[in-house]
Amino acid sequence: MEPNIHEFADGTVLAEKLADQVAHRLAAALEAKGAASLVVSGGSTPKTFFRALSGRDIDWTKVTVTLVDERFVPMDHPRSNHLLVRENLLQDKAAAARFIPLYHDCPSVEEAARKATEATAAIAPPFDVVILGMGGDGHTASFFPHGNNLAEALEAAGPRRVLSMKAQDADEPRLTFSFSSLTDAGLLVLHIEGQEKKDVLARAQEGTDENEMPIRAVLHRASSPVDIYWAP
Ligand SMILES: O=C1O[C@H](COP(=O)(O)O)[C@@H](O)[C@H](O)[C@H]1O
Repeated sequence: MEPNIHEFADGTVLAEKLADQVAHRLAAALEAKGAASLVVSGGSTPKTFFRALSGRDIDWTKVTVTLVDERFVPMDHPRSNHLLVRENLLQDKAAAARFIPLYHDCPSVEEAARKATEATAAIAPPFDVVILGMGGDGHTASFFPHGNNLAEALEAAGPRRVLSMKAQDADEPRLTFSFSSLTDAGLLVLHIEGQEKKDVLARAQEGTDENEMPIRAVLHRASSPVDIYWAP
């Protein structure tokens, strides 16, 4: 299935349009089931989108928010994805949402992954909305090139769970939802910005080695259609 590409003049326009689309999908899930789930990425790209979404008028009290992936750092650490979400998304109207963290204060990242799996198991699958990002090395979620648990994380029919991930190019150990947990979402978005990432995406689309560029797994074999949102 070819991804659908949506291009915008700049990051602000993209943030508004993506916030509209996500709010619309969450509202539809609320209408149909009385509950909705939103699973977001961290990093530097989503901040403007988070701020736009936080003001959208939906019943946030029935929305569960969690992370696609997390750095194994406490929630007040500057590199924490939880901190980014707390300061930018869980504000304004979205402050009423329920947030489930992936990080747990455990002696090992492996134990934290088991706890995160337990803590998120109550979210009914499939997730309603998943927003992925992508690094310049072709990682998405914490599916890092040559990561120690990459094969397990990318299993097409693997269990829905959170795994630990260690990789040379990740600054710290990571926690990540598995490929199978993320890629059957009701709305599956890849949000990237800048020419450099567009070039990385083009390179990923041309090749097949998922160990080299794990984003290829999403582009080539996600069960849901992938909507790519891009701005310069
Ligand atoms: O480390 C991470 O990086 C990716 C991409 O982040 P960006 O800073 O290049 O936007 C992100 O999607 C992921 O959630 C995060 O943990």
